[in-house]
Amino acid sequence: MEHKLDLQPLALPGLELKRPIIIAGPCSAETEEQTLETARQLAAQGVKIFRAGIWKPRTRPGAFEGVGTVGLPWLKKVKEETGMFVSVEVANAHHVYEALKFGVDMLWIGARTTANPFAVQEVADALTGVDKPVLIKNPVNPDLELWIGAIERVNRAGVKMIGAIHRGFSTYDKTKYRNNPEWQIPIELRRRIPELPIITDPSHISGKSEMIAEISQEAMDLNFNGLIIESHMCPEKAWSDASQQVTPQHLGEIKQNLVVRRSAIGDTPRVTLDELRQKIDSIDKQLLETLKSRMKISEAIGKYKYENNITILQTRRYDEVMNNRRKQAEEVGLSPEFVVKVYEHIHEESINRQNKVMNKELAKK
Ligand SMILES: C=C(O[C@@H]1C=C(C(=O)O)C=C[C@H]1O)C(=O)O
Repeated sequence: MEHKLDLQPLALPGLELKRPIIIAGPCSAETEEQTLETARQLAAQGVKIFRAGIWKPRTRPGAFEGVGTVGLPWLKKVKEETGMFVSVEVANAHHVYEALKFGVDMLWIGARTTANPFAVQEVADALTGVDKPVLIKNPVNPDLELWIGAIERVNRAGVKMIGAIHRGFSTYDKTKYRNNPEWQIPIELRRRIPELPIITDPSHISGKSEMIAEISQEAMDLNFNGLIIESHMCPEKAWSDASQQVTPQHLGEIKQNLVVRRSAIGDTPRVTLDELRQKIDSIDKQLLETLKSRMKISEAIGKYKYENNITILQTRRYDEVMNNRRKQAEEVGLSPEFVVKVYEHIHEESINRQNKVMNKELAKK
């Protein structure tokens, strides 16, 4: 008894949601500062859609259950300051009303909610006629019909921009995943509802930051439409899901390394000059960020040298850096002469920075 769904492609005002759609942000909004700073860093990595949990369903009571409505104005600030679109999880009618009141652009229904048709119906009723994208996570148990049921309930409420989030499935057995991907289930969902976008959540599938790149690539190679990845400015200090969150910089690398292959065999590849130049722009941005991080360390070294009365120029260390970079250049296929030239300039600036630090410390006296 398949019902025809009435779906429209996902869209946000002024943003085409092309593959790969990347949604990133912390598991939970914890403080205004953590939310905004994480958002700024993600925006710098080219992320356009921000996620943050405001209401968190926890397995056991007593864990951090989200900041609640007070976090919604923080998301509004994220929008204003970074221009990113924002998304949150909703689990009941109250969440839906509050999120919409604060101008949230995209909503998602969590795995535990999807597992409960009463809860899904309540959320669907609250969403009646809403013209914003709504993403529906798979239920915690590997039940495709229950997943499709939730999609149908939301669609019957008049929501047309619907996407599915594949976040993996609970098992009692311990496996290398936090939630088993059971790829055959979203593949079957694609077969049953080909026009429904599927977004994979490698953070909840893996439970560990190290596995996210690999699972993201797998999702792309299955021609899924996007990824929702948990990213925190300081993952080890996160109040929830610390082990599965990546820094915005790490997220940028994952994004950069993702190979997005063509879906149709008959398509002619048409990489335009613009696309190649966009790639260069984004790599250059990362280069500059990396240089900035290196200079910050030089400054810390400058301060140490000031406090311990050590000269700025350290020839032995400079020699070691040059020799190692020359070798590493060859290993990665860059010309050693070129890399040496680059490092001469970097070293010069590193010395300048340390000089400035020393003069500043002296002036304090
Ligand atoms: C950063 C340092 O100071 C100087 C700058 C270096 C660099 O930027 O790599 C290396 C040696 C020093 O001449 C250091 O002592 O490590």
